[in-house]
Amino acid sequence: MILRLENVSKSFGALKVTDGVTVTVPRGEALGIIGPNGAGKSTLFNLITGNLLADEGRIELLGRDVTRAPAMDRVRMGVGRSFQIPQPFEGLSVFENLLTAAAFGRGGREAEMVDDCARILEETELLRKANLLAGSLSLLDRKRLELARALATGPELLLLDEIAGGLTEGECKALVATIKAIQAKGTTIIWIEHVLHALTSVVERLLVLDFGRVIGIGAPDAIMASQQVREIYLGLEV
Ligand SMILES: Nc1ncnc2c1ncn2[C@@H]1O[C@H](COP(=O)(O)OP(=O)(O)OP(=O)(O)O)[C@@H](O)[C@H]1O
Repeated sequence: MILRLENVSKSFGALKVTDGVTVTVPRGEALGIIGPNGAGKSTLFNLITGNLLADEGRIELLGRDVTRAPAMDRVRMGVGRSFQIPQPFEGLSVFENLLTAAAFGRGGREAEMVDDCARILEETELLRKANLLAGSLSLLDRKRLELARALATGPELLLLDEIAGGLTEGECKALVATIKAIQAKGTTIIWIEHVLHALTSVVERLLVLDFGRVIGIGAPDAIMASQQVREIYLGLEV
């Protein structure tokens, strides 16, 4: 088990955005999270990363209680994250962006970090673009860089927040192949995504959030066939 959330809740004022969420994520799994806009998906990520602290409940990471641990500790323990809107340092090269993330995430000896960054550029198919300015990249490459920056912190648990949004079908396929390869190397992945065909081609389980509550978790086929999920998430009359 890499991550366990037990009865985790979070409110903003009177609005309960995370409501008694309990889930266990085994090491190596790819778990997808879906739910309508405002269901509390990004907030759940913020609670896992420590960018927000839970009001109630317990969060365990790699067997350690991190419920009150600051974000930096959790990065050092191996939680990496990509953001919905990539915000690289536009005036730095792709490689410099990665080195910055690596230094922030784990620190370590410079030669080692440089080697790691070169390997990650290869994994994310950015090697030939290493010296380009981040601000000059296409949308697909900005997404790849966002992924690479998350990998540069050395995560065992990788959180992806809507990384496939806005891509063409072909670009989406290419990104999915990269994500599959990352999982195949043993990284645990939790992926929030509205592009369902991309998500279901990777994840082993889907978790459905609605009003901050888990309303379903299981194999993607079973979840997508569920009447409750179709009504709530897809807005379908069934
Ligand atoms: N810092 C905050 N302060 C107050 N309200 C917030 C804060 N962050 C999020 N919210 C509210 O909490 C609710 C859940 O937001 P969240 O971003 O977690 O949803 P989401 O499922 O990720 O949505 P989307 O699919 O649109 O990204 C929304 O109503 C949002 O307006």
